Amino acid sequence: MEKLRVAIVGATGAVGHELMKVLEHSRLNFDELLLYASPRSAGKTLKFRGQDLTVQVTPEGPIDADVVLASAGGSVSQALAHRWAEGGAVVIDNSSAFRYDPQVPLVVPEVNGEAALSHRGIIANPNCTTAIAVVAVAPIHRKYGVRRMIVSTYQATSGAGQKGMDELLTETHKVLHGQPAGHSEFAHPIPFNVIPHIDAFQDNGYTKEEMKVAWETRKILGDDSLKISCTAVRIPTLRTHSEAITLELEKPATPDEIRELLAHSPGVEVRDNVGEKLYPMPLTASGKFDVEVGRIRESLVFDGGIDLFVAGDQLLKGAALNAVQIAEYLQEKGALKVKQRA
Ligand SMILES: NC(=O)C1=CN([C@@H]2O[C@H](COP(=O)(O)OP(=O)(O)OC[C@H]3O[C@@H](n4cnc5c(N)ncnc54)[C@H](OP(=O)(O)O)[C@@H]3O)[C@@H](O)[C@H]2O)C=CC1
Ligand SMILES: N[C@@H](CC(=O)OP(=O)(O)O)C(=O)O
Repeated sequence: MEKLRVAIVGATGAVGHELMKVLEHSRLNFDELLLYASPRSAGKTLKFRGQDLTVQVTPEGPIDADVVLASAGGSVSQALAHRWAEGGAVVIDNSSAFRYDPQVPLVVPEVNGEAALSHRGIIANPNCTTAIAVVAVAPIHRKYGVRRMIVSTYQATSGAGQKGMDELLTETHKVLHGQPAGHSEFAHPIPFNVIPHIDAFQDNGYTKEEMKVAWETRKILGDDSLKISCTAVRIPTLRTHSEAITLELEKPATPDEIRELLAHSPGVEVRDNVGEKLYPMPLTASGKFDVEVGRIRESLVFDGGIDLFVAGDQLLKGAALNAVQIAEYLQEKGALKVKQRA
């Protein structure tokens, strides 16, 4: 009997933690889970399906697994992902190391799952902000044609990993006890603040996070003509990224038509009843697999255009969940090879 073996590289991190939780209840049919992290974590145990699994040091050569879910950062993936894949594993990489490589598919299963089938050992998982936006925007683009897209984000501290969340809690505690807040993961103190600076500034004045939204949305939607501008902002929440999105459309659409379309789109929960104060929020979207979409209204700027607000748990749809969904998709299509083992 063939036994599918899955490995997580970066198992002790914020995304790794979510990968384990998603895998616990995933429909991915696998028998064995291997956990890897840095030498700092070697020997730690993490619970999975009632068993203690020991974290090992990440191999610098092939990993004896069929699927490697990588979330140990771009430099680790850049250096090692090809070697992990050498033994025949498919590497689904959460970092930005390979997203812009034309040979590497960049996949959100609800939108362009079939792209995953053309992989050559590595599949890239998109930037979290991008993944959440495209779940809502792709159906609209397909039916009405998006010409221009303007995005403003409200990104949680867990976007900067476990240390980001720790910094929010520790520094907020200090402020509440009359001490000044410090900062190390963020450019400025995060408590009671918003910071319009995520990742490095580029020559054009945008940050890399903002440019990722433009580059990656075009690649996933397969449309280089799409004009996109993003302002990415860090806010003092723990998890879930929210985004205000304005769309100029080729064919005009009414808010009701968009609501109806999104109500039947995979991965979307329409949460849009202002009379009942129902709209997307981190408070309600955190821990959910679906991306909440609401505040759907006619744009006052673009004729027949649309404004909307989305909130998606970026540790899930923006990272762990999307990666597991790619593996599930490959398995459903019969495209996951199980290696012969002694
Ligand atoms: N946080 C988010 O919202 C999102 C993150 N991502 C991407 O996922 C990746 C992980 O992010 P996140 O979980 O937030 O980060 P964390 O900092 O929380 O976790 C990093 C993980 O990588 C491991 N690691 C660090 N250095 C090495 C190394 N040299 N060799 C092996 N393992 C190493 C850490 O192990 P140890 O505990 O031993 O140090 C830890 O398990 C990044 O590439 C990030 O860009 C993508 C989308 C969203
Ligand atoms: N940059 C995102 C999270 C992230 O890790 O993105 P990427 O995988 O593109 O580096 C944030 O800080 O919210």
